[in-house]
Amino acid sequence: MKLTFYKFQGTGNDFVMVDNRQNIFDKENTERIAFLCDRRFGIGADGLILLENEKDLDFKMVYFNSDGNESTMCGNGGRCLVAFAKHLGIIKDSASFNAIDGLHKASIKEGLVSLQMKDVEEIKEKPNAVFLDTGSPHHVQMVTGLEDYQVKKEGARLRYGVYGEKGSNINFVEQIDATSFSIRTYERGVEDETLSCGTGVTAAAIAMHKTGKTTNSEVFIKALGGDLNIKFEVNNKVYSNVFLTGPAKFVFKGEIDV
Ligand SMILES: N[C@@H](CCC[C@H](N)C(=O)O)C(=O)O
Repeated sequence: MKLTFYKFQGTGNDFVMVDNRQNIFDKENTERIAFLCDRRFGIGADGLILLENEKDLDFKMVYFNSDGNESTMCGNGGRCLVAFAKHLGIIKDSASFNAIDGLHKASIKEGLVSLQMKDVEEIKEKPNAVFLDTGSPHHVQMVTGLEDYQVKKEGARLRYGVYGEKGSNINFVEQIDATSFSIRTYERGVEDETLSCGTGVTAAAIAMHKTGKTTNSEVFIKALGGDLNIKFEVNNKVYSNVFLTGPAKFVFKGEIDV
């Protein structure tokens, strides 16, 4: 059988997109999903996303990591899915969709997608890190010398050593100025560093605010694959109206034998 797919990327976090409104895709076939994401034998991507029908909403997002397993929320994937829905003519300039962590609202203008992320209430401050869930679990740690940091080695050590079977995504952050930070992320389920992670960037912005590294409610984050912007409100220690904004681009469309 031939599968029609679309490739999108958001600040270098890349995804295979499949229009699954007709239920054509076998979600149980973990090996096949991993094959489609494989950079040598398949299409190549950090994850695969299905666009599905959802009652009373524009669509539903189903996300799989490149290891073939369904996982928690993907911020860059959500932004790319909004661009994909626009590409397919399902939406115009705004969208409401369901993902594994609930309802998301988004807008798209001139290739920039702004995605509302879930509210964040529980933030664990550790001796040299912060742990929080922005739709996916994130460990955020300040480092110096981020450019030369051993992200894969340290990320894997923390992901398996500290967070056990379930694991966590691991973010290393360095401050640039009062409102900007650089980030590098080790992603669970990819088991490697990716060029950007939307829920990670969101977690880093909130962690930097929570720990007083910035007092701004708009934070600018530089990932290896591009720049993202996070805005939020804080009331009674709850971070709400969290918006992740950045580019999301169509790369190519193709067909593959599955
Ligand atoms: N790249 C994503 C995060 C995807 C989920 C993550 N790998 C996990 O399994 O926790 C993003 O942009 O948020």
